[in-house]
Amino acid sequence: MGDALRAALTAAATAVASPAELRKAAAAIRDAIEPLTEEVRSPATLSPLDDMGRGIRMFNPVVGPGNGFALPLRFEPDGDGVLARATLGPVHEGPPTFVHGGVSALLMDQILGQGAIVTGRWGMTAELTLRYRRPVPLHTPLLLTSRMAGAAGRRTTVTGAITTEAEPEVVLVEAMGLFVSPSEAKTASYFGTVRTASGGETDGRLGHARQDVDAASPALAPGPAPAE
Ligand SMILES: CCCCCCCC(=O)SCCNC(=O)CCNC(=O)[C@H](O)C(C)(C)COP(=O)(O)OP(=O)(O)OC[C@H]1O[C@@H](n2cnc3c(N)ncnc32)[C@H](O)[C@@H]1OP(=O)(O)O
Repeated sequence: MGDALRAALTAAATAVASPAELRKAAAAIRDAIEPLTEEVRSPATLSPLDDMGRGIRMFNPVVGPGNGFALPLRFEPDGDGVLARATLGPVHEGPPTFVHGGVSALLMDQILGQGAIVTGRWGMTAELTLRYRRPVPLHTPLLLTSRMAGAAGRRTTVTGAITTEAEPEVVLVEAMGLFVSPSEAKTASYFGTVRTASGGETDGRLGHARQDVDAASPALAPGPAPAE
């Protein structure tokens, strides 16, 4: 379904079609999703395809295979850090032919967070700083990298960059993220009501153990069982 949604978004952004053709496609899309809206999960109930302990978030906008906006990004170990390869298209466009700056921030937030997770740490983004040195081209294989730069108490600092695969020495975007593991009180107030699809409790942490580096990427993890 995620693949179909991605194809639909790309088609919508690139189609050279008449208003009548667009209206026909829109009606078909509405018809297709109508049965899916009859019974939906509550906001505090995870999808049955999610597995927080293994870092699997099926509808995350960066790594979720089921989210039509997500590439989805897939992480690979990179020394003591993490890397991801991505080629962005018209759905992620900001200035014509270049990636939207907010999309770069979105991707870097996720991969910086992952850079903390692979060291066995976890936190919510408390600060995200980006320096846009050169525009990031669309339709071009990119490398996104991150690595923990420091840790103190509940704080983890992670740095990273976006480059092209062809010229990895030329930094297009550099990023720094501060991830703070919430206090127990905050964790309870944020995630205390969240339940798994089967009614189990979850504390909001994502794939927090170092050995979860593979599992934290849906691409590298054994796929979740299809929903009945
Ligand atoms: C693969 C997974 C990747 C995930 C990537 C995506 C991650 C996200 O999108 S998370 C969502 C966006 N972020 C948020 O919503 C977070 C909102 N902020 C908060 O909820 C809180 O401020 C939170 C949880 C960060 C910290 O709250 P709390 O637990 O009360 O921390 P608090 O006691 O105030 O501070 C703990 C330490 O962090 C420091 N700190 C907290 N916030 C900041 C900040 N913004 N800047 C600098 N330092 C900070 C404090 O100074 C303190 O330091 P020390 O221990 O040395 O005294």
